[in-house]
Amino acid sequence: MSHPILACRGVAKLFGANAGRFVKDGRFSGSPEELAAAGVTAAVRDVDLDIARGETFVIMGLSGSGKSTLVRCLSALTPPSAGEVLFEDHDLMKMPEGDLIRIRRHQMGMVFQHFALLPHLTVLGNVAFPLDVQGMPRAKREERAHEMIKLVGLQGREGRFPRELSGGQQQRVGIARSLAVGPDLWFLDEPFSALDPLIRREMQDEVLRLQGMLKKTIIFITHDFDEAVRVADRIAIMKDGRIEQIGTAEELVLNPATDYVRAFTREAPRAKILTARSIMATPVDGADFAGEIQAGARIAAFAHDVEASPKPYAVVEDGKVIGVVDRLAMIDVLVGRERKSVAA
Ligand SMILES: Nc1ncnc2c1ncn2[C@@H]1O[C@H](COP(=O)(O)OP(=O)(O)OP(=O)(O)O)[C@@H](O)[C@H]1O
Repeated sequence: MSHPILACRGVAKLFGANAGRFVKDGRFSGSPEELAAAGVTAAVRDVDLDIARGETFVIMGLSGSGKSTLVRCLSALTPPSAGEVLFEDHDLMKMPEGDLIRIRRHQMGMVFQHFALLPHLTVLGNVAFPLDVQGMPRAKREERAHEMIKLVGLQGREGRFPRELSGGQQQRVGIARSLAVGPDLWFLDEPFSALDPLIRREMQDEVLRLQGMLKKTIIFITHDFDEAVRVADRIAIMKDGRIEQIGTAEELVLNPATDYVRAFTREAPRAKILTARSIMATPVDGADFAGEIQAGARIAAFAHDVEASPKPYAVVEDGKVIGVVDRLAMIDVLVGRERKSVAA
């Protein structure tokens, strides 16, 4: 990967009066039994990760697995009990308080599940608020807030109060506010969980659109694998405070590192995740093809054509045929059957 913008080394976050007992020289150690006996919760433990600049990194896991706590450590809202959080190679915990505040105010933006808008401020006031905190003069901050409001499609509603907006519109305000400071790191903590499915999809498209324009580094928490698949470059799956595996959706589905990841990804929408490369068989010399499919194309994009064709399709990469997919391969994928002849 290119040089990470954000990294964690051995990060742990413990809660409980006796938490200090389990940290020595900045390192955490303790078995689940010892922690339980001491009444300590290890909300996050032994987390190592690297997030590349411009990446959309999704953190998934069941309720209580430690996602929010990890993100609070990554965004310097809470200090880890052990380990390092490195922002552009600088340990957040070792930097002077003033630098940390400056990074939080100028380089990080956050969107929360319940919008966290200020009810007594208008849309304009809410979006301009973080700029006010930065000390930006009124005219300048309002100009910037107007730009952000336009960016998320809420122009004309600047004077409304949050209670006068729908859930989706309120979250657009949350998004505009989080982007107002022009952050390098954009944290979204279950941003669409409170919205109904149609609006949720619309908002996912909105994040993809904004990401296409702004190229932020995104750290996105969700419970929903479909949502993760739509937005993520890579996904980290958490269980009991640890990261079980980090990979693309395709890597997690094809090569789950643990039984937990296998179970977690069992219901994943395979046709939207797997590519032609991962289901193709070895081509036979002189085969007659119905057409060509790019190796990186997702199954959902070509399934219809392949299913309707009696002839197989060639899988191509850089103009060369590297494999073949046929009707049977489609059926195997959709029922989750593994094929012996699948190319590595
Ligand atoms: N301030 C706290 N004091 C004590 N325990 C805490 C605190 N915050 C979190 N925990 C515990 O740490 C564990 C991880 O919580 P966390 O909120 O990070 O999980 P999560 O995966 O984000 O859950 P959810 O999806 O429900 O938001 C849980 O067991 C939780 O009870």
